[in-house]
Amino acid sequence: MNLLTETLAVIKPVDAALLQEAQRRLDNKTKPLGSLGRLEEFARRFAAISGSLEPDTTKKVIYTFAGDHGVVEEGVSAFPKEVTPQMVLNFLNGGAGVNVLARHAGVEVRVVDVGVDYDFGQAPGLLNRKVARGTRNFVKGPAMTREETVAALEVGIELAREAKREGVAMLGTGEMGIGNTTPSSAIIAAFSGKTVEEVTHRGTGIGDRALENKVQVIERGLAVNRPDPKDPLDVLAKVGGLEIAGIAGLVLGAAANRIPVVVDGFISTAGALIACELNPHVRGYIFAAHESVEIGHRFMLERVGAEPILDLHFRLGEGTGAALAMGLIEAGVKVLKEMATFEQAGVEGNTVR
Ligand SMILES: Cc1cc2ncn([C@H]3O[C@H](COP(=O)(O)O)[C@@H](O)[C@H]3O)c2cc1C
Ligand SMILES: O=C(O)c1cccnc1
Repeated sequence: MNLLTETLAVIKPVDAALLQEAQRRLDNKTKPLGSLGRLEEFARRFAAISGSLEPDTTKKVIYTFAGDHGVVEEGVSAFPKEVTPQMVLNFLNGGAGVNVLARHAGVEVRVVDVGVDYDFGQAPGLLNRKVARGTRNFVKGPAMTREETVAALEVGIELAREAKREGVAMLGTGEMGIGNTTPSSAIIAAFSGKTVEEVTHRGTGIGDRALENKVQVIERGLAVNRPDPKDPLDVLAKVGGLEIAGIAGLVLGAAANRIPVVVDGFISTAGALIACELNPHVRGYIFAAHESVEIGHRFMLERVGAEPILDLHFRLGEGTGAALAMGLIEAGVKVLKEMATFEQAGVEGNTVR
């Protein structure tokens, strides 16, 4: 059995008894029932996922997966593909958006080269897990082979497994790959049956004519490849990407190892969607960081069954939303762990039940 099959087989639904017990404890805290709203959901779910009513939240890590896309030659992005390796070096220097926000939130960022079309040599700090030097242009045939797809998924699974051994309490996803909103829109179109126009947006900021072209490119890619929505690996291989596969693997690995995973924006959610299509129990382990400006995002979130935590009009990716959402999830867990109960504080409880 390979690592992917093995991982899919061990993912269980989140423990319902622990969810209930965590909520019971929250209900005894010195506050009206439910008054901390979604923080209570975060606390309850975090506890049940990690298997502890007093979960540790110290070590928080975002994995930012980088990969290139053959479809960029069709003019789907406002930026050239050279920006992918340039931004990888920026991440390693600590100068990108995700670095700043992660530092702010007390989160570590790890950068994974799963498919950049550039030779980084021995770049210090870079996790070299290169499966291929970018995908192929999906307008001309499948973006990846099935073997490449599984290899990239297993990169993510392996990283989640190592994170568990290290004692990482919370995982986050991020990505960098010029052109990657195009495969992300193709993925949600393939599963949802929405028209390509309904799920395709401006990515890095393309204008109206380029957006029309992007829609046509995705329509052609879907027509040429005919991905089978009942076979998530087929969709991922034909119109997906290496970093999207890495993210899908990290999400699967998180679920298999009972680590809460915070999914960033549009591209990350495409990866999470693949993971959920491969095993529906994965849904219970996911926190959706924020709602992206990309118009297809809400259809992805609906399909994953996740309610985004933040709405900051973000459209950057990298893990920026995940970094900020982690702080709120941790706040929820602290309520569960640190707030006094009515009994402890000598406060009278609700008299009208
Ligand atoms: C400087 C720069 C930094 C970024 N960081 C994330 N992205 C984001 O934009 C890209 C997706 O948009 P599209 O599909 O339109 O190319 C991805 O790399 C994503 O991570 C960036 C894009 C740029 C230009
Ligand atoms: O929501 C995202 O993750 C996103 C949107 C546009 C461009 N890059 C990332």
